Amino acid sequence: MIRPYLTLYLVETMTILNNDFLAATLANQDKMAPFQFEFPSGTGFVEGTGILRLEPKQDASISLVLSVGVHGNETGPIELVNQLVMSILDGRISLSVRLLVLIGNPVAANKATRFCEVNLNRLFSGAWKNYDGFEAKRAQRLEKAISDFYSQAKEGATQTRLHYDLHTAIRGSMHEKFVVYPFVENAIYNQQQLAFLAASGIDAVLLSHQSTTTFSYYSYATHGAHAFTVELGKVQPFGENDLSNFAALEDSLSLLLENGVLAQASMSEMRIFTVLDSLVKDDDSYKLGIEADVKNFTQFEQGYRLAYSEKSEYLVQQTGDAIVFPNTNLPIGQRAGLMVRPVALGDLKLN
Ligand SMILES: O=C(O)CCC(=O)N[C@@H](CCC(=O)O)C(=O)O
Ligand SMILES: [Zn+2]
Repeated sequence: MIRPYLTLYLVETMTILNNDFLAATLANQDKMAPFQFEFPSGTGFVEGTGILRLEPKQDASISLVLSVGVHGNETGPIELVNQLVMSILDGRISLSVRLLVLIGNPVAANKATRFCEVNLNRLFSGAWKNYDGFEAKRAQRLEKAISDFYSQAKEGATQTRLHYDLHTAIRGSMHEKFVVYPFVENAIYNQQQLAFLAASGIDAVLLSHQSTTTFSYYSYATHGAHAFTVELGKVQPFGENDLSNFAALEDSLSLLLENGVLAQASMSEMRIFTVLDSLVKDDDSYKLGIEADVKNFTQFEQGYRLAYSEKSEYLVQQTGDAIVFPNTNLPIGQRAGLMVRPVALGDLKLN
């Protein structure tokens, strides 16, 4: 008998303390009971740990996913998006798009580690089925959150699906902010999205050469979203991020959240790279022929022995080819880096 009243009570009184969704998520990393609440421009739904859906009062034609903390130690984007959420909840931003905020791996965030058991950003598009444990369940839950979100959009109006999966990188970078554009079979890239990324302070774009099991590829391939992995600089612990580094992205996201408008800027300064190869760790003896402080996008001479193991070696194909995401601290079979080559913007097919 009491249950309906209890439910009503929860719906009416539960809020996110101080509008701080990050603090609420980290304090409830194992379980956050779902609840609903009102904010000045709409209705919010906490759907589970680190899963927050905000529906504006007005009809919206954009469904935007902002995911952060898929790697627990990549805290800068988590803090940035938490601030945007605070601004929406306290009324400084009046929301005009549908918004799903995902804090990907709160358990790893609390431990200040990239992941606990398995790299969450290798488990999407059903790859979680091959694993047990916390991250496998989390990938499944995050996929469901995105599927539900995109399918809950009002029927009738044409919906634009967006997903920006925000990260920071382990190493420094010759191009501080860059995106991974998921593999697009017809190699035709979206001009409006690229101009939005340029306006958001993105310096470079990597055009993926194959399908992957990353979060952004999942949203692109399964839901037809414009989806990107967005790298915003170097990893820092909570509290040590200079959020002014993200000012351009903050401005363009604020404009998108408030007015449903994708800021546009010239792409002429943006560097474009095509991915040539994935370096794959094939043995315990696998090594990269670079120092620990070599930055992303460092270029090499043709023939340079960039990776080697008892089973294989990788020689640089052409002078100017560069490495991104070099890392051998991972299991055999996983990506130890991407080899990329600059391409002229004018050579891209855009629509
Ligand atoms: O700095 C690094 O080595 C890794 C940074 C990072 O987490 N990058 C993403 C890229 C995902 C993609 O390729 O779309 C990752 O490795 O998961
Ligand atoms: Zn990451």
